[in-house]
Amino acid sequence: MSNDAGKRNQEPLVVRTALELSAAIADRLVRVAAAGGTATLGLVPTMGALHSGHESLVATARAQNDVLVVSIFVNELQFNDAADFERYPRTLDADVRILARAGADIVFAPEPGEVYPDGRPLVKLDSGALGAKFEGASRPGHFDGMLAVVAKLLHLAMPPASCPVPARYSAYFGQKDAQQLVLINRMAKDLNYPVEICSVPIIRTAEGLALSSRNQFLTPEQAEAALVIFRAMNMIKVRADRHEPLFLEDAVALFEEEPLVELDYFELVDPNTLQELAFNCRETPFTGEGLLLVAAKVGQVRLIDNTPLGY
Ligand SMILES: Nc1ncnc2c1ncn2[C@@H]1O[C@H](COP(=O)(O)OP(=O)(O)OP(=O)(O)O)[C@@H](O)[C@H]1O
Ligand SMILES: CC(C)(CO)[C@@H](O)C(=O)[O-]
Ligand code: BAL
Repeated sequence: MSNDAGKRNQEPLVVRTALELSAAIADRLVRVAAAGGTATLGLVPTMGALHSGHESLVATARAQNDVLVVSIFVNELQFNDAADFERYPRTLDADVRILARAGADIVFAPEPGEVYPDGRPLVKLDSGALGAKFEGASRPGHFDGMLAVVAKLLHLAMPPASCPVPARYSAYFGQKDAQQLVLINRMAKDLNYPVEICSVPIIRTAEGLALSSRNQFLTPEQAEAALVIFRAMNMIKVRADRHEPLFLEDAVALFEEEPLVELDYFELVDPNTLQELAFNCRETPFTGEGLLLVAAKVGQVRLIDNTPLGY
């Protein structure tokens, strides 16, 4: 990254088309190169309705790159529930104000026709067996649709081949969406994308609820009840830190005391593959590394969370 990391606290340039995006990126990279050094480009894909979790991604990407692009696109293809898509919060003006403060250079906010010019793609990406479990089991097609748009966004924001500057390209995703992150990493490798996939830790409320754009649909009572997710994960984390047997069913039992929260899964998996760890959690003391994955429904809102064990 060069010393002249670009100007901060300015309105980002909001672009709507792929051509505008490509031209804006080339323009910024050339300006960085003129100031000396190689150039780095960061992309933060989002669906908007930005909160402090997104701001953390943007701050990390800002600190590591000369040129920062944030995309805002509510991708219908990854919604298996039409009502969920319709009510997904859309707050572009407020998002752009947040991104101006956060120092984004370019906001890419395309219309659906720009991303999917011929409607639903004929040529599809398949998220395979991993895409069919956990979130994929409850949201059929979700991960295929997510990969479709991420593949396009990574492609559309790639440093243009015509750009005279060698540029390092990185894209940033939150660890909150752990399964998404594993699938995106795998896709980038499978398709030889020249991009580094970077992950950013989960941001929570002071009480422990992972921030999510859909949290705004929770009533105060539901938000309070949802804290059982954090309590349950912590119960297991404490046992893991002490290398005790985990007794995962004790954590699952906590959910039975919260009628507003319907647990979907509470699973200990390998952090890299998300394969379930096979061991007797009542007898075997926990050693090694694992990732605890949780999903629960609170009213109409599906919440996901996770925490690493053994690090
Ligand atoms: N609490 C959080 N901490 C860190 N990263 C987050 C958090 N919430 C979302 N992200 C990341 O921000 C990026 C954009 O996510 P997205 O726009 O879907 O927001 P979201 O809050 O996850 O919305 P929702 O969960 O309602 O879909 C993703 O990479 C996601 O993992
Ligand atoms: C990566 C993403 C922006 C693709 O639409 C979305 O799945 C999200 O916000 O996590
Ligand atoms: N952050 C996950 C996007 C989705 O729920 O579709």
